[in-house]
Amino acid sequence: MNPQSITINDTTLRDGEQTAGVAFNRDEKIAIASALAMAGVPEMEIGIPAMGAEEQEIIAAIAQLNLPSKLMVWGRMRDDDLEAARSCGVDLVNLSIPVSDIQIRHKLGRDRAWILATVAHFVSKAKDKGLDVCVGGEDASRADIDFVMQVVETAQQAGARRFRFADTMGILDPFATYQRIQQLAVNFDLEIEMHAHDDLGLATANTLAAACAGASHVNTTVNGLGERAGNAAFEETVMGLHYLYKTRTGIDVSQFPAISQLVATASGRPIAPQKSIVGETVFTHEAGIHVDGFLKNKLNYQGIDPKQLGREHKIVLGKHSGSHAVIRSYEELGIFLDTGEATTLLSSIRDHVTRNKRTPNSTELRHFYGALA
Ligand SMILES: CC(=O)SCCNC(=O)CCNC(=O)[C@H](O)C(C)(C)COP(=O)(O)OP(=O)(O)OC[C@H]1O[C@@H](n2cnc3c(N)ncnc32)[C@H](O)[C@@H]1OP(=O)(O)O
Ligand SMILES: O=C(O)CCC(=O)C(=O)O
Repeated sequence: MNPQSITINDTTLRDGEQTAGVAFNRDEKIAIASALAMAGVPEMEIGIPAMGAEEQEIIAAIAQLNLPSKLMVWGRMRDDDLEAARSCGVDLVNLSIPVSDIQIRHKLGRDRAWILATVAHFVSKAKDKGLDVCVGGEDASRADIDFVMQVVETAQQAGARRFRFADTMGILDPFATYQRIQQLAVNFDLEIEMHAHDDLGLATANTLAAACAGASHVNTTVNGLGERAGNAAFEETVMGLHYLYKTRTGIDVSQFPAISQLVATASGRPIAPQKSIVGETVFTHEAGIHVDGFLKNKLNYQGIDPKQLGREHKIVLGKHSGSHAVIRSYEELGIFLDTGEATTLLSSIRDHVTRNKRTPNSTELRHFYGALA
């Protein structure tokens, strides 16, 4: 089923900041929240009030900006976490509780009955404090699905507006994700939010599967930041929804390069050149057959149109170039080659790239040409 519309809940400022070694300062958090809001991100999870006064002050400062996005904070099912969340002035609190037997027993030292009673108690309490509640089902993917259903039933009856299904350890594939989310979506009226981790490199795929299975909300992080291998990348998830399913997200993808750069700088985690959608070289073509096809008609080798991201295709010369590309690149320098010259120059280009591990610039290309005579 293609999702008609889906709500992105971006958690760059919560799970994204849980990337080992990453810590945003106040200005960076405000800049990231503002940039995401301006790009049309409808919801963001912006922090953990239980971390203390400084985090609460930053969350409250973001809330006071009155951005056009719904703001969520993360907390445990504890009175102090709930009170800290309430004090921040946000719209929505995600109250998290482990739902797998392994975490219930070996992290909390509790049993399933305690979990159900705690969910009922804290959802009602949060509602009484005027908060909208999402119940965060930590480790839901390793939990007995029948118990997850009981947790969701309890959450719904207590007045939660949403259940977050967390693949905390990133161990699902898209098929299993689809099955589990569909089971929740057809049996309950409350909103279902997918939270995927990328331990197997499947976070975006699992998030798209969840959207197709009936999830109403999905979590993302810019550049795929997040605990361990990270979360579903914001830019990949949104482009996937737009391109594959024509799903409405309300998000302006032309903002992706700037947002990605902002988060890369603030996080100290540079973007890999080949990172989907936002990497430096993802619209760059070198291979001879591709470049020849691209020059004949760019649709031969264009899936996503880079223009919608404010980006352009780029052709470079390298080890895998063919004569068409060499002739074309030299034409742009005002040098007109025959096929024999192009073939000779290709040897110099290959040698250069093999030694320097980068494509030659125009000065170097002119130098190779000068050496022909
Ligand atoms: C899967 C996820 O990403 S969940 C989000 C996790 N995020 C973070 O942990 C980042 C921010 N965390 C922090 O700043 C700190 O861990 C705090 C402020 C939340 C808590 O700090 P501390 O009180 O010093 O506890 P610490 O983190 O060492 O231990 C966690 C405690 O919370 C308990 N706990 C964990 N999850 C839950 C829950 N959902 N509901 C209730 N209690 C919980 C643990 O059992 C442990 O309690 P214990 O002391 O009784 O054994
Ligand atoms: O319980 C939740 O809200 C999900 C927390 C989380 O980040 C995870 O489980 O990976």
